[in-house]
Amino acid sequence: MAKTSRVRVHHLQQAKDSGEKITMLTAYDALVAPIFESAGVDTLLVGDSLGNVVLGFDSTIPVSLDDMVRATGAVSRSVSRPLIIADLPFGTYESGVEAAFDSSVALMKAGAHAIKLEGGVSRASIIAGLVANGIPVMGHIGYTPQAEHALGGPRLQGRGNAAQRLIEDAIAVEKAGAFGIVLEMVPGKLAAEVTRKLSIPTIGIGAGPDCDGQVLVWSDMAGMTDWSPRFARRFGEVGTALREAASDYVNAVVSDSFPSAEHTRENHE
Ligand SMILES: Nc1nc(=O)c2c([nH]1)NC[C@@H]1CN(c3ccc(C(=O)N[C@@H](CCC(=O)O)C(=O)O)cc3)CN21
Ligand SMILES: CC(C)C(=O)C(=O)O
Ligand SMILES: [Mg+2]
Repeated sequence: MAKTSRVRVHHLQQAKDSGEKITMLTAYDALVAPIFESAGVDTLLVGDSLGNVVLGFDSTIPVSLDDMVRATGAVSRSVSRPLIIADLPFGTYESGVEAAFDSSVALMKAGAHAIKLEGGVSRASIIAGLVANGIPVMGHIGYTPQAEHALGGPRLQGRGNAAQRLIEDAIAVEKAGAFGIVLEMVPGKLAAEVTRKLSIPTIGIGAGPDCDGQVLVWSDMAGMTDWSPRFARRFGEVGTALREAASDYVNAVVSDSFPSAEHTRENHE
């Protein structure tokens, strides 16, 4: 039988407590998620970055709860070991615990083991309300893409005087009962300080090496697109490999070299 989410979430805490790094990648479908499972990724994030990465929007703001439910179901049906965390999309949780609970239930019924939502002090009561109702919650502070217009676009957060506020956000998320927290685009030293101050694991993206774990958007990790954020390393050039495969296919069809005899059956076989 599958492990319960409580046990799975507990494993992240154990990893922090034993100094073992936590690995997380985004996944949005049943094609890619099993590849990451077999690579040994601990945690799959069905991120609302699906808006940019697979739906063709230029931000996460247009992503709907239905979009997230469909993607979460696909990931959930295709893997068994990783912890599956799904983002609550913009507009589906901020108005109060009731809205947040209903949205979280939809994601949990689709197969998520936990949900993630953006914001610190301002979202603490919503996090606490979800946790009280049995929903494991991961926080997300620093650069929070759903607030891109309020924050003035993607830029490093917590610089100078804002460092103290970011620490307060992190503590509020932990006190509200979150089991972990994403730190996005935060100076490395500040992320290290937050990681020391918190008991729960921190997962960094653009937040330096001293977080308890790391997350990347999978297409950035794999080098699927020409552009990737400065904080990402391209661990492959999968976009180029895929283009070359498709181009070989096109050439083979137009030159009549595919399908060949081995791919062709005759009715007198
Ligand atoms: N492909 C992708 N990767 C991500 O990491 C990601 C998404 N999409 N979509 C949702 C959010 C938005 N994020 C973003 C979006 C833009 C930048 C960006 O334009 N960064 C610039 C400059 C940042 C700076 O001032 O350091 C860069 O050149 O990396 C970074 C993170 C992170 N998330
Ligand atoms: C970048 C990660 C943390 C995220 O929230 C997403 O992929 O939506
Ligand atoms: Mg997100």
